[in-house]
Amino acid sequence: MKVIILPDAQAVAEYAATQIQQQIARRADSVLGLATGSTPLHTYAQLIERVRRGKLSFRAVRTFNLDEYLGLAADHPQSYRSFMDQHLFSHIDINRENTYVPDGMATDPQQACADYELAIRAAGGIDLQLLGLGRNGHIGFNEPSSSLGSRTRIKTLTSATIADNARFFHADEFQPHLSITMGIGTILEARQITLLATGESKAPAVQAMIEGAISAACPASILQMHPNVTVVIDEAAAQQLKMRDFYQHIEQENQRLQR
Ligand SMILES: N[C@@H]1[C@@H](O)[C@H](O)[C@@H](COP(=O)(O)O)O[C@@H]1O
Repeated sequence: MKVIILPDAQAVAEYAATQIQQQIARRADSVLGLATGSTPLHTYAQLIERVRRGKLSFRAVRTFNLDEYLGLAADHPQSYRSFMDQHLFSHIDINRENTYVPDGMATDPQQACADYELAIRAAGGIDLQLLGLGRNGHIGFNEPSSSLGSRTRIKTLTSATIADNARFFHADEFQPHLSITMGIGTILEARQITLLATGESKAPAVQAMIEGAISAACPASILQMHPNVTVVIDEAAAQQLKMRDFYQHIEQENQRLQR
C-alpha cells in the first residue's frame, strides 16, 4: 500500500486527477470505477478543468460507480446518478451510454446486482477504482461487518452512515436506509485502486485501514491485501498514523529513484 500524504484537499485532488489522466493516457478506453461523497468533488473539478483545457478526453472511457441508494430514481436530485451527472458527466466529453450506476429503482434489485457484476466483467474489469472512505471505514456502502469477499448486493446502511449522509437530504425528505453497492470482492478485482481521504474526521479510519488488523470491523483494511493501492490523504487525515514519517520517507526515495 502506497501512502501519499499531501498538504491539503486540493493537492489530494490534483494527485488523484493526475493518476486518472495517466490511466487514460495508457488506455483511451479505460474502465474507471468512480465514487461519490464530498471527497472526490475536487478531483472531478480537476478532471473537468483538464478536459476543458484539451489535456484529457473521456470520449472512449467507460465508468462504473460504486453504489446507489435503493429507492431513489436516477433523476432524484440526491441519487448518485444525479450526483455524477451534476459533478462530472455533464461537464466532460464522456458518452453517457458508457457510464454505469446501479439501478436504485430496479424491480428485481437482486437481479440488478448480478447484472452489474456481469456488466463490469463484460467491460473487461476495472482498470482504476477511485474510492472515498467512510468515517467508520466503509468503502462504497460496504459497512463494518461486511463480508470481505462480498459481491455487488443490497446493503443496509448503519445509523452513522445515514447521519453522515443526511446533509445531502432535506429534513422532510425520504432518506434511503438501503443501498446497492459493489462488494469488497468486486472492488478488490480492480487492477489499480486509489483511495482518497481528507479531513480530521477520517484520521481514525485512515489509521485503522493502513496500520490496523485486516478486519470486517474496518472494511477498508482489506486494501492491505491488494497489490496496487495508493492511499492519498491530507495532513489532517494522516494525523493518527504511527508510521507517517516512514511513508513520507518511502515517497521521497521513490521520487529520487525516478529522477
Ligand atoms: N457511499 C459513499 C462512499 O462511497 C463515500 O466514500 C462515503 C464518504 O463520503 P465523504 O467523502 O463525503 O466523506 O460516503 C458514502 O457513504
